[in-house]
Amino acid sequence: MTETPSPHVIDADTLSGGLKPIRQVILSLGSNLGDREANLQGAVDALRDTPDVVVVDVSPVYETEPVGGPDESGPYLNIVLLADTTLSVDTLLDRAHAVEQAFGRERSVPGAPRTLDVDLITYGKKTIESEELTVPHPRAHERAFVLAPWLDIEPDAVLPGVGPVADLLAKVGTDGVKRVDELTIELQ
Ligand SMILES: Nc1ncnc2c1ncn2[C@@H]1O[C@H](COP(=O)(O)OP(=O)(O)OP(=O)(O)O)[C@@H](O)[C@H]1O
Ligand SMILES: Nc1nc2c(c(=O)[nH]1)N=C(CO)CN2
Repeated sequence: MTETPSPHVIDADTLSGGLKPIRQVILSLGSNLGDREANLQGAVDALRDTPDVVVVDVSPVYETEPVGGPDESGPYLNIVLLADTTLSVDTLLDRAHAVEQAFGRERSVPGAPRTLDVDLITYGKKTIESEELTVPHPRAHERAFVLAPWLDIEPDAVLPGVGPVADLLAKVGTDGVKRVDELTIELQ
């Protein structure tokens, strides 16, 4: 005789499947090739349409001098997104890479001009070190193009394990980053 499982028994898988933690994440988006504004808007739309990702806020747009990369690199447009997600960090990174590829990103030399770059800055308060991923992003604390737009949407933000974003930006300064109020990325 086959046993029918009792509807009252909840096993560990059912429980963990039903209770995935919600993480608040910060993503940094940059573009310095092609129609930079359209690339950022398209990326925000694609991330917003991702199941289990809710984009909560989008920063103002900044035009920023390229940090590193070849001499011919042009200025970037940068924004920061605040999102809630139940995706694992690996799935979120895969999704970020898929969105980069959808916008024609080619991986060549580090820092090369790109139609779209999506970096994972924070994943809740977690610190993660693996072959594919370091979170918080290891260079976020020294990048005004991340810190300035982040501070605009979250004045009390803290980079986990490092310190308040306001203090980090005060240290780094805002040379080379300029808020462009004529450009906005919509959260439709
Ligand atoms: N926090 C992170 N966010 C995004 N990618 C990361 C992160 N940590 C590690 N990586 C890894 O870095 C690799 C290279 O990423 P990418 O080509 O976007 O670098 P980059 O944008 O040129 O430079 P940078 O890492 O300084 O922003 C990715 O394949 C990814 O696996
Ligand atoms: N201004 C600016 N410079 C960069 C950027 C970026 O988004 N903005 N991204 C880089 C690699 O992630 C390297 N340098």
